Amino acid sequence: MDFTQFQGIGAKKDKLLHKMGLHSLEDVWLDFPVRYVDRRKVMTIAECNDEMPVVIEATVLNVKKKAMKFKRSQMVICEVQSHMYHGEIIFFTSYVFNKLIVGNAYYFFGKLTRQGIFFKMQHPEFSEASDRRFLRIQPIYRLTAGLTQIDMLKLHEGALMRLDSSHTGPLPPFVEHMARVVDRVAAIRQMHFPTDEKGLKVARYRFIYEELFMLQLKLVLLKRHYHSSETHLLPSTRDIDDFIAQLPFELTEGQRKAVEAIRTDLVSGYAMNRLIQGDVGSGKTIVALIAMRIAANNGSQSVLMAPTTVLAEQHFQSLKEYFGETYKAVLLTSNMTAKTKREIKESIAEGHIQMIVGTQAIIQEDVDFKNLALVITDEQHRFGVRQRFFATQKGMHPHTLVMSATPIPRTLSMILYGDMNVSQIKEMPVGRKPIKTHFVSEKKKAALYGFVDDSIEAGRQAYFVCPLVETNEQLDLTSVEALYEALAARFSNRQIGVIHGRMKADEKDDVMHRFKDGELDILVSTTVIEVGVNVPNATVMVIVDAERFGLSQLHQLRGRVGRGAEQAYCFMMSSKMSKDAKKRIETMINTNDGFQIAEMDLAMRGPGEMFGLRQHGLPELRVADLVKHQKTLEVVQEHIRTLMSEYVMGNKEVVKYFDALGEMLNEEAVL
Ligand SMILES: Nc1ncnc2c1ncn2[C@@H]1O[C@H](COP(=O)(O)OP(=O)(O)OP(=O)(O)O)[C@@H](O)[C@H]1O
Repeated sequence: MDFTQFQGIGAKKDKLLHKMGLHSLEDVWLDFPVRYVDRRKVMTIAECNDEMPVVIEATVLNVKKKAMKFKRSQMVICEVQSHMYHGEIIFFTSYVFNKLIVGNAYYFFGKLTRQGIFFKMQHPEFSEASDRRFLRIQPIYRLTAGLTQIDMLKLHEGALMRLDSSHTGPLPPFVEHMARVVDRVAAIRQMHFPTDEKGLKVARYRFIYEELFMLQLKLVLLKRHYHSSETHLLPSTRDIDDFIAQLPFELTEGQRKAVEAIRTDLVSGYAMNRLIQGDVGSGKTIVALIAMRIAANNGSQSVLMAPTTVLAEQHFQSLKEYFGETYKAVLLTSNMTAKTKREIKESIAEGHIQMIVGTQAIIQEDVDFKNLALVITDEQHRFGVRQRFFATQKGMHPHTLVMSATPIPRTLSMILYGDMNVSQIKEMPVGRKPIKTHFVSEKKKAALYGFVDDSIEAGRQAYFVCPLVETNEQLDLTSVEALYEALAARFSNRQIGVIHGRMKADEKDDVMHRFKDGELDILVSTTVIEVGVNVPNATVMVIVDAERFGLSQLHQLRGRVGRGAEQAYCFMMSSKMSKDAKKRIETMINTNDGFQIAEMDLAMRGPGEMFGLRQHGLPELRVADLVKHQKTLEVVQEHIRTLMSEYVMGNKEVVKYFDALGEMLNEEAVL
C-alpha cells in the first residue's frame, strides 16, 4: 500500500514504513503500540512530584526565542501561569514559537520540577486546553530512524479512519462466540487508543486468543489425521513379551510405559498419533522397533524415517541386530543405485517387504506401499510439521509415531504437539554414569590432549567438534582442516578421521563406519554428528570454540558420548566468551538434564528463534507469549478439541472453515 495518501507522510517516510514491515492497512492496524502513557488526568502543580511525567494546564504569559550556545538553532522559553504557580517551559527547538499564543491556555505533558511557587518543564508535549483529545491514554509506537512518534500517530489515525465494521479477521463468528472475545474492529481501536485499562485488557485478550488459536489450529491441521485407522492391529502379546524378555537389558520404566501406550494405541481402532520424547541416549530406538514388530506380526508394513543417511543406516543396523532375519526388512537411502532403489520399491509395492528404514526425503518421494500400517519419524530436534502430506497423499491413514530427542518445555510441547499423545522417557538406562563436563582453557590444552591419549590407550574413542569446515581468515575460528592438522601432529600414532557436511554421502558413511567399527580413534567433525549418532565406545567429546554453539546444540553434541557403561567426559574449549556464552557453558557444566537445558535455552533465545516457527510458515506472535499465556493456550486447545469433534460429526460451518484453511496451508507448505 502507498502510505503517501496519509496526511504528513511523503515518499521517504513511506519507504521507511515498508522497511518496518508495514505494507498493508492490516499491517498498520496490527502494529500495536509498544507501550502507553497515561495522560487522562490534569494535575495541579501542588500534586506533582519530580519523578513521573504529568499533564498540567497553564496559561502562556510570554514567549521568546533565545540563541543556543554551540548550536545554530534557537530555543524557545515560554513563561506560564497555573493558578498561583509561575513556570518556565523550555523547548530546544524554535518551531513551537508560533504555536504558543500569549493569553491562551494549554495542556503540557512532561516531567516537572518545582521549587516553592516556581516550576520548570523541559520539552513537553502540548496542545490547546480546549482539545480534550489530548487527555487520553497515549500510544507509543516502535520507530525506525527517520520516523517520529508524530508520524506514527498520523499513520495510525489515518489507518483507523479506514477501518469499518465490514472488516473481518481470521476468526469466524462461531469461534468468536465460543471464545467470548470482543469484536475485532473494536479490539483494534482499543489497542491503539484505549478508553481505559479494562478496555485495553479485553482487547489484548482477543488478540492473544486469536494468535494462539490460529497457531494451534494451523499446526493441528498440518498434522492431524481426522480419520480413524484403516488398519486395526492385534496386539501380538506373546511374541512381544518374549522379545522384550530376551533383550540384553531391561527396559527402563519410561520405555516400558511408552511400549504399553503404543500397544494400546495400535489396537484401539483409531489412528495412533503419539510422540516419544526422550533425552539423547534414553533409548527411543528400541521402542520404535517394538512398534514395527507389532505391525509386522499383523502382516502389515511399517516405515521408520530418519533425517540423515547415517541415522537411517544406524537404525537399520539396530533393526538387524534385534530382529535378525525374522522379518523382511530393507534400507532405502539416496546413495543407492537407481536400479537397487527401483527393485526395492517394487518389492515394497508388491508387499514382499514388511519393514522399511530410510531417509525421510526418499521415502516421501515416491514409494507405494501395499498395506502400510505404521509410520515412524525420527525427527530428532526437527519438527515434523509437514508429515501429514506423506500419509494423506497416499490416501492412507496409518498409525504415526514421532521420536524427538529435544526435551521441550511443557508450553512449547503443548503448541507443537498439542494434537498428539506424548510419552516421555525420562530416565536413562541403568548403569549410565552422568557425563562429566568441564571447561578447558587454552593453557590446559596439553593436559586435555594427555587425557584424550590415555582414554584411547584404554580402548576408548574421542570426538573433536568445531564450528567450521574450512579455515576462514575473517573468522577467527577453528576449522576442521586446521584442527585435523593439529591433532595429526599431536597424535601421530593414532587413527584420525574427518567428517563434515560438504563431503559426499558415501564418503561420510565410510568415515562413520570406520569410527563405529573402532578403526578410528578420533573423529574430527562439524556438527553433522550432532544428530543421533550412536557409538557407545566413544567416551570423550571435545567441543572447540564452544561459544559458537547454542545451548540445545551443545547438549546434543554432548549426548554423543555417555551412551555405554563407561564414564564419559565432555570438554568445552573457548578463548573468547561473551556473557551469554559463559552462561551457556556454565549451564552445561551444572546440569545433564535436557529439560532444564531446554528451559534455559528458551529463556535465553525465545521460542521463535529456538523453533523457527516462521520457517514453517506459521504465524508470528505479536501479543501472545507462549510462556506467559499458558492458561489461554489451554482454553484455546480445549476449544479446538471441541471443534475437531464437531468436524468429525459433520458440522457444516466447521467443516467449511477447516477445509478452506487446510487447503491454504497445503498450498503454502507444498511450495
Ligand atoms: N533399557 C536399556 N538399558 C541399557 N541400554 C539400553 C537400553 N535401552 C537402550 N539402550 C542402549 O542405549 C543406546 C542408546 O539408545 P538409542 O540410540 O535408542 O538412544 P536414543 O534415545 O535414540 O538417543 P538419540 O536421541 O541420541 O539418538 C543404544 O546403544 C541402546 O542399545
